[in-house]
Amino acid sequence: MQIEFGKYEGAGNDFVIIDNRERVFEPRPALVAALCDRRFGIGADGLMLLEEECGADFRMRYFNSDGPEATMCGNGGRCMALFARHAGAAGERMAFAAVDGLHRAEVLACGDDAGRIALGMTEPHGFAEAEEGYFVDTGSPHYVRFVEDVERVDVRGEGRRVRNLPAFAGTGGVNVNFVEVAGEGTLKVRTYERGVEDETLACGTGSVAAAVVASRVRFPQVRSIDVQVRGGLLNVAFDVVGGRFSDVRLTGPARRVYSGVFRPENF
Ligand SMILES: N[C@@H](CCC[C@H](N)C(=O)O)C(=O)O
Repeated sequence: MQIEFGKYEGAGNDFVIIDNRERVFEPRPALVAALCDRRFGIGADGLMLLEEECGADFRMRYFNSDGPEATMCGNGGRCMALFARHAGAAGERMAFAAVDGLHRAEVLACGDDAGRIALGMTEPHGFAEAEEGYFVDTGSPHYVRFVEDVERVDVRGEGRRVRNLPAFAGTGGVNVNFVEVAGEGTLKVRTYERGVEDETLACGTGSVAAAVVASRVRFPQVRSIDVQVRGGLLNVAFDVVGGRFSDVRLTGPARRVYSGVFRPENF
């Protein structure tokens, strides 16, 4: 049997996406990992399924490149929104269910934002100081550490060490973000991603984590933060009411790289 897929990227975070409304694909972890393999497979940071959901346009299911179904992916959500538009599952504005709740998303059409995708995030929670940095859950668990020069960080080595610390065992490990303050409301971020077990070119939930932690401890007046990641520029905008973050919006580029077909029996 042939399965159609789209290969999408959002600021260099790349995904295999399958329209699974007809339940054509069974996401066995070994098959997902084989498809995401960059040498023997299609190659991606993760795989996503678009499925039916009552009361929303669709459901997004996200799997890390090592195979298992995972927590929320911000750049994945933005790519999924564009895929849903391309697949005719949604219009320019949509609401979809994911593991952490309901998300609204929009394929922006006007001005400088044309072609960018905005994704509404669930409320960041669980703020805590941890391991000379900060923990926050933005749909996925994240650790944030401020550094002087993010280019000089051994993201792979130090990221892997922190990701596996016993302090984060309760959430099944953590994604690790190294954050340089480049100016008032501007950050440079590099992320070690759990489930990819390496640095990726961008992480959406990680950028949101960096932005909300920076808002709390560095620039409390700012409500829109630009986040420069290796694969592009993201923006995180939000409101703060009574110390809680609301209307958190992650905006950035996303595009279809190509479409193709594969046969599961070949993997
Ligand atoms: N790339 C993602 C985060 C994906 C989830 C992460 N690897 C985890 O296991 O928590 C993003 O853009 O948010």
